[in-house]
Amino acid sequence: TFDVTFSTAGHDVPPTLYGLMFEDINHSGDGGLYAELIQNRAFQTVTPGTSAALTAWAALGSAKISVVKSSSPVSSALPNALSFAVASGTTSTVGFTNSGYFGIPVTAGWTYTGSFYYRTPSPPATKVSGSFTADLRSTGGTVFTSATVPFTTSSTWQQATFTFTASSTQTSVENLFALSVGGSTVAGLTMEFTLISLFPPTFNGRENGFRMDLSETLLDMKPAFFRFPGGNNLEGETAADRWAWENTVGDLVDRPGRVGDWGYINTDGLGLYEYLQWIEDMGMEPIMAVYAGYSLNGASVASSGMQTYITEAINQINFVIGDASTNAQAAIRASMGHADPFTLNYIEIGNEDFFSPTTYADYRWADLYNALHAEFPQLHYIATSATSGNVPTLSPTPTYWDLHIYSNPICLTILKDFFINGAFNFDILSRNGLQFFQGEYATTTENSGAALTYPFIDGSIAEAAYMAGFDRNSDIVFAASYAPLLNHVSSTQWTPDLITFSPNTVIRSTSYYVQQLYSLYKGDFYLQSTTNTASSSVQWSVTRDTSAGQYFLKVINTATSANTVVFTLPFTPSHTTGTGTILTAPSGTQNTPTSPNAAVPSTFSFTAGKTITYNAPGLSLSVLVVTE
Ligand SMILES: O=S(=O)(O)O[C@H]1C[C@H](O)[C@@H](O)[C@@H]1CO
Repeated sequence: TFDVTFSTAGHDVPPTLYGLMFEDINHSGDGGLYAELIQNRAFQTVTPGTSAALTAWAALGSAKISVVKSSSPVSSALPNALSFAVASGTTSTVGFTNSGYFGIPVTAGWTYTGSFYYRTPSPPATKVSGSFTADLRSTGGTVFTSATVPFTTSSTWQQATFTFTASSTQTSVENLFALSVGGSTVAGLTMEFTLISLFPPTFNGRENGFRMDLSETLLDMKPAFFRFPGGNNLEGETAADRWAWENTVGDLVDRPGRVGDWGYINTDGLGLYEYLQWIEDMGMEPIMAVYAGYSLNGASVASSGMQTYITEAINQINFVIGDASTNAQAAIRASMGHADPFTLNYIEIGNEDFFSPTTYADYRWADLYNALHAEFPQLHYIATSATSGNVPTLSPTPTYWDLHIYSNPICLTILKDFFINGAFNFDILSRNGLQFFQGEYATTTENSGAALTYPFIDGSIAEAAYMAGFDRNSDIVFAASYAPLLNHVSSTQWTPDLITFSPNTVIRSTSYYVQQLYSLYKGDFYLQSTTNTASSSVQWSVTRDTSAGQYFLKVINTATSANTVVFTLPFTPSHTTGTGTILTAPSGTQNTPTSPNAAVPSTFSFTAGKTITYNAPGLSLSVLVVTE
């Protein structure tokens, strides 16, 4: 039995404590949160004439399709186009299809919004007019919904728009978007197409917006912040490939896209404006990273070359919070629909710069910090480090640090960082003004070292033990987020992830529920109590929602057998029945596509008094809510 008593001491819990870490990894952006359904919609960064250039596209009927460098590109950002050639004398239906991001969802009642640019490089002397049919169909050819899109041949680019509404829901996502036309209408013609786009309804109905079910899944966590755009995907393989904010704003036709750092092309249709608008719609605040001169090939920008990136960072921040009436970057924001500044308090300078400690310490941190702090003294600047307790020496001295740890449930022997034991990593740190952001953490292997494809209950409850340390030390831990956040089941580079999705399903992992329970029951004040030894299998945390007069008694049992905790509260609750929520499952349990709800939280009632005795099942996180 563990006896928990309280002193009168305690401290505020920062409202920023629990949030989300995001980067476009595992198609979590393109093909995930970003709601565009057409993969390779503008043939960005592909090499014309190669089969890879046609990723996700296929011809319909006897038409010949290929990706070409257009002789008259739709914009300087989008030089490529799909060439669609129809032989003279053709009479049968011709066209082309797109298979989406590993499938396309067909959902009853959804009105889809489509558009594409088209032109006829060498139009016939007599203009040809006709109609395309845009439709959603199964790979077997069953058409679920369609729209007629009139066209007239023209050597200049035209943009067509259309909508169609699905009347049935298909459980299979083996569906295609198709553009087709009667062969006789276009026989002998060659046409070009690009920026072929199809959107489902989006979260908050935003144009060029986010997928609804994934947004709702994240909203159910009530996350406080959103760290973006990376992580590795901020850095580029080289400086030229970095995430550069300016290439991600403005009209879609002006966004070139880039080769992302996780093996696929980023359209940058999910750009800085879309991130910020969605973060605002979701009730979060950004933790926005700026490129800091280090890229994943290991090279650092020379000191003499830093000004370009300092200017870029200043402009990026001005896009977010500048005055649109006086600042050019802020004026772009206003022209996109948000005249007022967005909320912004935190800037992270780089990502995991412990891979390039010398240049970060010698000049990259100072150059950016000094310039940004001078321009925006009200913002907080986060330095990157490896693990708590051994932050490098930087000048000027950072106040805020981002720490990352990927570990097995018990410990990560190399870095001496521990999950179950590591919950006390922050207890031992001196309170010298430093504030920590556990920007990335996850149990990534079993204790045996076996890799995880999905989180498992043993690791998730170990994370819960570690998170009790965040609550207890939230006087110096201001933010924490699991990573990575999302993975597309059909295109994943990193496992495990918090949430796995397909084009029409979302799976909440056991770790998702741990993150959700800590975030929902964060409270605003931590009550100091007797603590445990670091290696104990039972941890706890008690926080309070002061305005609601509610206390959240979190109990974490990382052992496989039950343990009893006896709380002696510093008050006698008037409500003698409390409601608890528990996540528990047998060792090894995972929520997967075949067993999505193997472990989900359940609620229970308990008797609330000055003394509360709670028998915590093995491998469990429980939150007992006591009302004064
Ligand atoms: O290869 S790693 O450095 O471990 O990559 C990790 C750390 C990096 O910030 C993030 O992008 C990635 C997975 O979340």
